[in-house]
Amino acid sequence: MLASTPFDKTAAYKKLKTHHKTISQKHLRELFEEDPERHRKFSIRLGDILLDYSKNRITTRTRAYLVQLAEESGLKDAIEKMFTGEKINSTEGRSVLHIALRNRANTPVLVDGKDVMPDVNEVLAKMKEFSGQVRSGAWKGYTNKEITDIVNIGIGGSDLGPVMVTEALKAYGKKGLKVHFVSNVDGTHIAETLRGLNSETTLFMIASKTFTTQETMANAHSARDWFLETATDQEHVKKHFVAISTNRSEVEKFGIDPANMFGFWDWVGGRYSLWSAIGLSIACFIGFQNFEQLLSGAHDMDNHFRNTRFDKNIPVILALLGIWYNNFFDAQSQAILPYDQYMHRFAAYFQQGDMESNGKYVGRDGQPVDYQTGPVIWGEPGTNGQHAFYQLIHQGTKLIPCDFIAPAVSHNPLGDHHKMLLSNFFAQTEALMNGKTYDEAAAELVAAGKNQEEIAALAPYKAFTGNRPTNSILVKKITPKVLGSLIAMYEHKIFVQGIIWNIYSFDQWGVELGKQLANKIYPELQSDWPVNNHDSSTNGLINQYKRWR
Ligand SMILES: O=P(O)(O)OC[C@H]1O[C@H](O)[C@@H](O)[C@@H](O)[C@@H]1O
Repeated sequence: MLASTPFDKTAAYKKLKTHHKTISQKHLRELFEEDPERHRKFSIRLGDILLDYSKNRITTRTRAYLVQLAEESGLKDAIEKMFTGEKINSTEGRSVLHIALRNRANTPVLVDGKDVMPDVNEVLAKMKEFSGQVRSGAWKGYTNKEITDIVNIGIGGSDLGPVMVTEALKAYGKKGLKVHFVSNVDGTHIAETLRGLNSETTLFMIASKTFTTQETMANAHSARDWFLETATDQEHVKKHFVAISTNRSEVEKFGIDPANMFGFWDWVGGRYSLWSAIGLSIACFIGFQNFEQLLSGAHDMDNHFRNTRFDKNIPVILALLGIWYNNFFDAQSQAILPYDQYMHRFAAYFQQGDMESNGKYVGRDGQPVDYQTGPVIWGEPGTNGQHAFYQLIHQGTKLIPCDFIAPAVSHNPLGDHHKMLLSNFFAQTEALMNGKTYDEAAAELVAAGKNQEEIAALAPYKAFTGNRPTNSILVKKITPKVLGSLIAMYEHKIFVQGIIWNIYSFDQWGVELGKQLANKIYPELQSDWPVNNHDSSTNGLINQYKRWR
């Protein structure tokens, strides 16, 4: 069991409340003027990753109070419980062991007294063999041709990770092998994906932890129908369909050969599962060695997280800064802004990772919390975001803490593109911090030849308050290893916040409700008879749909 202290009852919370009154009056410009050592004091380097968190509205005292908050919340103990397989996902009665999936040290990790590592290694070995066969062309389709297209069918955690990683690591992808992802139950998604594919050279991966998710099962059946239209013989299914699941009996019921099933376990949360067999499409696309590098990057971050004191601990610091803005500055959201086109799904990935984990209002004591929990996560790659929503980040009325992420080395060193990209990366955080005073705006207008009247009219709009906090995460290059570390970094950040907010981060009952409700209405849509058993809005909408379809 995890300790359960409501976070606003801690001594550190009270200190931070008082301290916030002082800090909120300070401008980041002043903080930098007062202390020229901020970059050194507020940055952490881990291998090829540098986190500079100096452009935050904090002093060393803020950090000390935040660290105290983490200590009072029992974080150290919680981390140990997670790493040693204790059932910290209490509402589902499960351990939380994505760290075991990437435990490259192979030290035993016990669940109910049994070491899970032999099972983990067995599945990894099977993934290695299979991905090797697909990539070398040894795995043949029903007409003896090599596989050219993989279609992963899954949703949520069984989709977002593989989508994000195969995009982020496209530079490592095998030429001549395409990966496609079908998630939405909207028939358009699968119809558009299958258009142009050849059943002889297409491999389907049906990825679902439960193997009962409506969307995935509907898409899997449609994929099989499409396949059999040309392949005709049921026997051929086994060369073109593999399953990734924890539910063997449902996989067998669907008709997938158990030899083609890649298992995982209930202690792997869906949104933490890309490290498991759910990553099979990743392994096929980038190769198993690169997949192992991804695991090893995550393992490095796991070790750092578990063994480093909190004020030097990257995930802990990121989590504490998030709490500082969320609970003391009333920030509602957090932007993740990768300056790397390949990482264009990174923010979307952590929308599930963070919002499904920490979008909870009931504390671990069973009582509703009376403070804010998980933020809204959003973001798009720079520089596109700059020409879309950055206006609000710079001059809007809302405080939006931002994580800026960029690689020093591009996979596509084309002319001066990367220097231009990085100059934007550096410039934006500087501008968000400094803003532009009225006098600076007025001086620019003078230089542009404006008269006093024009200056008075325009300067208020051209001035920026600045003082908007950012983290800069500069990495050497987006390699599989670095990406693995970055993903694990955010996973642990989410964990820390959940511990401090005293909520359960590893269940998702809110999502389960959606599953139940859709299953109830679905049969009502079978006939053309009007319905009258819902509220007037729902009845009206369903009945209009029936008239129009
Ligand atoms: O892998 P499955 O079982 O198909 O679940 C897919 C998704 O379903 C729900 O949206 C949630 O439970 C997610 O966490 C999960 O990832």
